[in-house]
Amino acid sequence: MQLKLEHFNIKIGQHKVLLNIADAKELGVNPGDRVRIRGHQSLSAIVDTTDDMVPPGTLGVFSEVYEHFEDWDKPVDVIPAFRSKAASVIKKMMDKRPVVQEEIKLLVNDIVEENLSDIELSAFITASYIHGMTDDEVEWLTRAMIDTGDRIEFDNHPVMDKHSIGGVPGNKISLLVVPIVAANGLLIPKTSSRAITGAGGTADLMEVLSPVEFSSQEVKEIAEKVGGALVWGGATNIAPADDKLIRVEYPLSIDPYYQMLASIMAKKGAIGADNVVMDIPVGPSTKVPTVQAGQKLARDLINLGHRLGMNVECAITYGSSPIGRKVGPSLEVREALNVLESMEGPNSLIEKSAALAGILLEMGGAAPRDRGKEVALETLRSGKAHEKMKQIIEAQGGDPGIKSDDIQVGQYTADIFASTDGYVIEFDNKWIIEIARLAGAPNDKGAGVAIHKKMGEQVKKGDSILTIYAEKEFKLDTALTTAQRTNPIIVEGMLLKRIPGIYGFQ
Ligand SMILES: O=P(O)(O)OC[C@H]1O[C@H](OP(=O)(O)O)[C@H](O)[C@@H]1O
Ligand SMILES: Nc1ccnc(=O)[nH]1
Repeated sequence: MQLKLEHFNIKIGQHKVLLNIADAKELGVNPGDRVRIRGHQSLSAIVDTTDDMVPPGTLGVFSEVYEHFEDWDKPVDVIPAFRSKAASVIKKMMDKRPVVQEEIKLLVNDIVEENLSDIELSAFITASYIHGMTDDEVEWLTRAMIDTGDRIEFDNHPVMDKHSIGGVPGNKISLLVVPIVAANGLLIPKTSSRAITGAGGTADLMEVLSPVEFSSQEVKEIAEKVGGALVWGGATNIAPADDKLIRVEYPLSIDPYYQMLASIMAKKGAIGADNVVMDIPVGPSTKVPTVQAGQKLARDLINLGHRLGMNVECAITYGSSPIGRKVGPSLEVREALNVLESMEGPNSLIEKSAALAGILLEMGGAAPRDRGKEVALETLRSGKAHEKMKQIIEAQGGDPGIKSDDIQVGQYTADIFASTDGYVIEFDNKWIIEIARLAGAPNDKGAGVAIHKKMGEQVKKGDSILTIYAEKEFKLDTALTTAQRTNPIIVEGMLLKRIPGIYGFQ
C-alpha cells in the first residue's frame, strides 16, 4: 500500500507509526503488529491506529522513524511484516526453555534498534524476573549489551569503578566516593543510571550540579582531564540497551535480579574497568532483604566480573534506613556537598562513603591494605575531595563555585508530626521513596523528603519526624495525604505490650 508521510515531532523511544484504522484494516494489521516501510530506506516499525490523527492514505511517523527518511514528499510502500525474531526468543524465556548466545544477541540488538514494543520488553523483563537466567545467559546478555554500544579505551590503568545495586533511599555516596578516589590519583570514569526503584539515581543528582549527558568520547576526555566523571550512562551510548530496559522497569518499580547484574556489569565492561567495588545495601524493603541473599548476589557479581575479566569486590552495607537524612535530588546534593565542604553531615553518609572509597583505594594501590578508609577520611578532611569535585563539576560544564546553600529545594513543604512520645521502631524505605516520588522526585529536582528521626531515635509528641518538599502544590498534597495514610515511620513507647504473668501482680 502506497502512503504519504506525515511527521509527528515526538520522541517516543520506539520505531512506531500511526495508520488510519481503514488503512490498517485493508493491510490486515492491528495495533502492536509490525509493518515494513519500503522507501528510500527500508525499516520495520510497530503500528498504532487512529481514526482521526492521520487520514486514510497517510502514514504518521514519530521522530525515531522520521530520522531514517530524507525525501519527505515521496510516498512509501507499506506492507505487513513478520514479528521480530526476538519475540520468539522472549516466548522461549517465558516458557523457561534454554536460549543460545546468538538468540540473546538478536534480542539485545532489537532492543537497541528500538524494534520491540513496550509489551514485548515488559514480557522479557517479567520472564527473567520470574524464571531467572543461567550464568551463561547473564554473561551473554552482558556481553551483548556491551557489544551493541560504544566502548571507552583508556591509555592509563588501572581504571576504577563503583556501583550500587540501589534500593536504599538517599544513597548519594557516589558524589563523595568518585572525588575521593580521583583525588588520590586513580582514574574513575563513573557512569550511573537515573532512578530505577528510587527517588533519585546518581545521574539525577549530579544533574543538579552540571550536565550529565555526554558522548563516550567526551566522557573519556573529562575523565582523562580531571581523573573522574559522574555522568548518565543512558546518554553515552555505553550499553544503550540498559536505559531502554530501565524505562520499562521504572513504572513497575522493579529491578529484576539478572537484569540488574547485566545492567551494572555492562556499564563497567564497556569502560574497561579493572577494579570495581559494588555496594549491596541489605535490609527489609530494599532489593536484598537478608545478608545471605546479599552474599549470593556478591558471589554472582564477582563471578560475572571474573568471566568478563574484571576484579570485583563487594560491600554488603546497612540498608534498613536511608543513607543520610535527605531523599530526592537537590536535597541529597545539598547534603553531600555539605560533607565535601565542611565534613559536616550524617555519620551514615560519611562512614559509608569512606568505607567504599577506601576499598577502591586499596584495590588500586593508593592505600595500604586495611588503611583505605583512613586515607579516604583524610582526603575528605583535607578538602582535597572537595577540590576534585569542583574540577569534575567544571569539566562537565557546571559552576565549580556552587555551595550547598545555593542549591534550591522545593518551596512547598509539609511536616509529619509524632503523635506520641517514644522511639522510632519501624522505618519503611519503600514508602519514603513513594512519598518522595509523589512529591515530584526525581524529575522535579527540588522535591523529596527530609527525615528528622531515624530508626531507634527518641521522639517527643509533636516533633516533626519528616518534612516533604515539592515544587508544585498539588504534588505536595498528594504526597502528604499518602504520608498520613501510610505512616512510614512508626513511633512507639519502648514498652510495646505488657503480658501479665500467671499469678498477676502480688
Ligand atoms: O533507583 P535505585 O533502584 O535505588 O538505584 C539506582 C541507582 O543505583 C546506582 O547508583 P550508583 O550509580 O552506583 O551511584 C545506579 O547507577 C542508580 O543511580
Ligand atoms: N539495574 C541497576 C541497578 C543499579 N544500577 C544500575 O545501573 N542498574
